[in-house]
Amino acid sequence: MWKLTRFASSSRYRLFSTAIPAPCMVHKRGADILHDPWFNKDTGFPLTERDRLGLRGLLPPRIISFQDQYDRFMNSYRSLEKNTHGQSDKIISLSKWRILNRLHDRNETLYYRALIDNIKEFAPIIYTPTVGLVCQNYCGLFRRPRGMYFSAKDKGEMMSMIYNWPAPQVDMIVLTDGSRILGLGDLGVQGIGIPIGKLDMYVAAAGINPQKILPVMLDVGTNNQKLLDDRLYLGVRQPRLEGEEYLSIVDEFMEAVHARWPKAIVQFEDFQMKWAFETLKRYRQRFCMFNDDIQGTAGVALAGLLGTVRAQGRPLSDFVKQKIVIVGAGSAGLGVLNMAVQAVSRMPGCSETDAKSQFYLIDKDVKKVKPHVLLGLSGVGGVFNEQVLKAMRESVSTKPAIFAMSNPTMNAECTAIDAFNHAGENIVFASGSPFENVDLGNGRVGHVNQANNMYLFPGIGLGSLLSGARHVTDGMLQAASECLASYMTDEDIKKGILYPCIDSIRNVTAEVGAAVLRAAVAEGMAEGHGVVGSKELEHMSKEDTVKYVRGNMWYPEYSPLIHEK
Ligand SMILES: NC(=O)c1ccc[n+]([C@@H]2O[C@H](COP(=O)([O-])OP(=O)(O)OC[C@H]3O[C@@H](n4cnc5c(N)ncnc54)[C@H](O)[C@@H]3O)[C@@H](O)[C@H]2O)c1
Ligand SMILES: O=C(O)C[C@H](O)C(=O)O
Ligand SMILES: [Mg+2]
Repeated sequence: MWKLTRFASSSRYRLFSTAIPAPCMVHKRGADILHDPWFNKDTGFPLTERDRLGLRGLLPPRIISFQDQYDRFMNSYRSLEKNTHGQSDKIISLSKWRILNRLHDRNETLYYRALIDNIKEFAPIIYTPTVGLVCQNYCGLFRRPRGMYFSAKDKGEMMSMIYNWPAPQVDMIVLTDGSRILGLGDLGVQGIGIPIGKLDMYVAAAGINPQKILPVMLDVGTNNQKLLDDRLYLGVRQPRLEGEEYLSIVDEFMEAVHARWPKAIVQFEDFQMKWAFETLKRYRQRFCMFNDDIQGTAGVALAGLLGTVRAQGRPLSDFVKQKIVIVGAGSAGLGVLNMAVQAVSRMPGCSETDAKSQFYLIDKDVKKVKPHVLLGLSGVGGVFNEQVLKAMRESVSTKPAIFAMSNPTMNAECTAIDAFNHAGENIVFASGSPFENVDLGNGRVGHVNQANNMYLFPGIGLGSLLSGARHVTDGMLQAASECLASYMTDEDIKKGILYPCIDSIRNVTAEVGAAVLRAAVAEGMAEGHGVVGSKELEHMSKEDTVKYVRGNMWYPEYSPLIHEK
């Protein structure tokens, strides 16, 4: 375990590795510990701990090492893969989700270790695209609650309800009202799967301690008639609240959170467009919050757009000469447009008007524009059809770029195979949900990038948290995007690799987190976190900041448990 220690005589910090993890206080004993996934170690409790915590006799006598527990879980996972071979993708994905979810519900330390070590394989299950399927089938899959539910019926009660959450400290909250879940529309209370999946990524990528995360569903009703008619639907059976009634619920929730955990960061996720923009405007200066679909996505897309300039062998200053068609003028599409325009207008000799003239929104004829980049955030599967993709052969770019960013997989504007087949083999391709690389024959590979906001939101949250900033500023978001853009080497970019492999997401997040923290310091926003004050943050070099961020990332291993009344 990595610990950050302060030198007694100075304000410098150093990192060192300790063989024994720091102890963890637990206020429970006996069977209550076995039933609490935060503390449970299953058969891994050492004898001394079994005695200390009143566990003796409640477990079979043999003590199994963490490694053996891990191997046993991975073996059952592999057998499940074998046993479901040949079944439909839906059945396979849901079975995988179930086995992971059971572990999540039982033993979080083991679950997060398995997730971190197998992130490439497990992210598509706990996150996009399977999480979409899970949300669609949530009422049937529901076994145990996770996170908190605030509904239209809780008006006036939220300030006390927030104290029902068992953890004393919460650092990261992901909040949805379920109104626009991926490209699947209004899923009402079933959308809770999204905050859960996003927060799993916070733990895996940003090392936020799972005891300090809180997924939240604001259930203000649903306009999805199928759900309203379903007798097993678990949410409030009424049409969505609108106008002031809606806003008063969100206001009350935000005040309640702020009252209990003033420093918690709230990520708004999968709100329909009108509320996504309205709540961002309403809360940005009052709370430490951001909207991932508008701001996180914009940063990831901008990093990819800058990558496409480099992929053509051009200098970044040529970004202003790129013609970019954005299909889908919703939360995400408009977020990308705004951030890209801001980035261009910061370039020497460029104005906002120059910047705006390079972008085309959906209603333009793609064929006439001959764009360098075709970027989809429409939520409409297959909208980049054969004709549209073939038109990209007319692009003036030497490396036309196609970003089919809508999720989940069936909502992607096109598949990777179709893109390479119809638009040509010299394209660069990115999608929001993962696709396999494409075999172009003769040993050549069409690289598939995953342009997903998962590369930024964990670092935005972590950097904001450790900076102790009161708000998430545009400067902090820009720093995140620039950090991601510069992460890739020229060699990778030339091969059409615009984003890092998900295997390195923890490293990417540490770098992004440090960039966000430094931007907060530069803007005078950083107030410090825990024992590390603003002055100490100001004196950290870039390298020290990255080390500091890494030193604060939780890593799953069993800590000695100490009982405290
Ligand atoms: N890859 C990522 O990181 C990422 C991030 C955010 C959103 N998304 C995905 O992007 C999609 C849109 O998200 P959003 O929050 O912007 O939703 P949104 O509902 O706010 O916006 C979608 C927009 O697309 C427009 N549209 C619908 N049909 C169209 C068509 N045929 N042609 C052109 N435009 C059309 C709609 O009118 C709407 O304005 C979703 O599928 C979401 O999952 C992906
Ligand atoms: O959830 C994702 O995978 C990305 C994004 O936030 C979305 O809404 O599609
Ligand atoms: Mg989203």
